[in-house]
Amino acid sequence: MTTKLRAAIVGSTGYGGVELIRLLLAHPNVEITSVISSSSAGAPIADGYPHLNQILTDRLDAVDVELIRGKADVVFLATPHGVSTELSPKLLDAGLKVIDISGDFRLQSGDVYETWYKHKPADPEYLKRAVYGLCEVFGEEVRGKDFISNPGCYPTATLLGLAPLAASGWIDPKSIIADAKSGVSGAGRGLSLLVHYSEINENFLAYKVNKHQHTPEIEQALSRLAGEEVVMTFTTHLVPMTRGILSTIYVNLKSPRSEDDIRELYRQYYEGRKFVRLREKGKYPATKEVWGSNYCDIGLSLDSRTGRLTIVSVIDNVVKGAAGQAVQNLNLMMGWDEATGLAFTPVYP
Ligand SMILES: NC(=O)C1=CN([C@@H]2O[C@H](COP(=O)(O)OP(=O)(O)OC[C@H]3O[C@@H](n4cnc5c(N)ncnc54)[C@H](OP(=O)(O)O)[C@@H]3O)[C@@H](O)[C@H]2O)C=CC1
Ligand SMILES: CC(=O)N[C@@H](CCC(=O)OP(=O)(O)O)C(=O)O
Repeated sequence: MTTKLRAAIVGSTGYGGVELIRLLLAHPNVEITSVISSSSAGAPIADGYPHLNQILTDRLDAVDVELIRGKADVVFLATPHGVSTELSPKLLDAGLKVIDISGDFRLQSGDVYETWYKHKPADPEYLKRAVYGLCEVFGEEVRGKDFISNPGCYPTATLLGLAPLAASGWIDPKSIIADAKSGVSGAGRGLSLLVHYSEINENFLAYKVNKHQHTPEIEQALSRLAGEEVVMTFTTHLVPMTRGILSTIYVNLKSPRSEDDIRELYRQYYEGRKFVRLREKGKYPATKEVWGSNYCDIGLSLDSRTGRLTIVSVIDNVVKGAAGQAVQNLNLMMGWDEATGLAFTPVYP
C-alpha cells in the first residue's frame, strides 16, 4: 500500500477551507492530518460545521509552523488576503509544499498588489517562486513545483472563457468587457451587510465597479497569453444564490473570423482537458449545470451584425474557483492525473 500525502488546511473553518475538506476526504491519495484555525483551536471542526459530524472528528489545530511541519507534507491556505504573505514563506522554509487560494501571490508586481488589495505585498523572492495555477492554461508549469498560487474565482471563469482567443492573437486587446456575477458564498462565511439575507434576497447589484481586485489578475494573464498589454473593463455583480459564477464576456476580433473557426480554436485549445466543456452552437451554460463540480462550461456566439463575440463562462466559485482547482493543482504538482478525486458529476437539480 502506498503512503498517502498528508494535508493540512489553514482557514479550514471558512467556505474555501471546508470545501477543501469535502474534496480531500474523497481523494484517494491524500489524508487530511490537520485542520487549522487561528481563533478556535481545540474545538472539534464539526462544532462549526455539523454536516461533518462522524465524518471528520478532528479538533482544530492552532496556526503553528512547527506543528504543521510535523503533521503534513502539503498545506492549503484558505485565508483572508494578507495572511499568506507572511505565512507561506515560513511554511516553504520549513520544507512544506504550499497551495495558496488567497490573492497574495497571484500578482507578479508587489506595487500592483498594494494598489488593488490595500495590503503590504509579499517578499519579491517568494512572489517570483509562486506559480500561477490556472490549470488548463499554465498547468505545465505546476508540475513538480512546491508553491502554487491558485487563481481567483472570477479570473478562473473569465480567463478560461478568453484564453484560446488571447493565445491565438485574434483578440483586439483594448476591446474586452467582462460582466461577471457571483453567488454570495464568494464573499466567505463572515457576516456583512452585503450578504445579509434581507439585503441580497430578491436583489441584484453591481459592486467594486472599476475597483475589483481581480481586474489586474485577469489583465496580467491575458497580457502574458497575447504577448501585448491587455486592459479591460471588468464589472462584478452579486446574485441571490449560494454558489456559482457566470461571466459574460464581449470582445472584438482583430480581423473577421467565422464562428466555426472560433469554435475549432476552442476545441483544439481545450482538447483532452476534462474540466472545460464547450457547448454546441446556440447553447449557453447556466451555473446550476456545474454546481458542486470542477467543470467550467463555455458557450459562445458571434454577432454577424456587430462583429462582436459574446462568450458565456460558468463555474462553481468554491470548486473550480477555489478548492477544486487547488486539488487539481495538487494533482498536477504531484504528477497524478489532474482529475484524481475530482471526477464527480455536478449536483442537479
Ligand atoms: N469563497 C470563494 O468562493 C473563494 C474564496 N477565495 C479566497 O479564499 C480565501 C478564503 O476565502 P473564504 O473561505 O471564502 O473566506 P472565509 O471568510 O469563509 O474563511 C476564511 C478563514 O480564514 C481564517 N482566518 C482568518 N484570519 C486568519 C489568520 N490571521 N490566520 C489564519 N487563518 C485565518 C478564518 O478562520 P479562523 O478564525 O478559524 O482561523 C476563516 O474561517 C480568501 O482569500 C478568498 O478571497 C478564492 C476563490 C473563491
Ligand atoms: C461575492 C464576493 O464578494 N466575491 C469576492 C470574491 C473574493 C474572492 O474569492 O477572492 P479571491 O478570489 O481574490 O481570493 C469579491 O468580489 O471580492
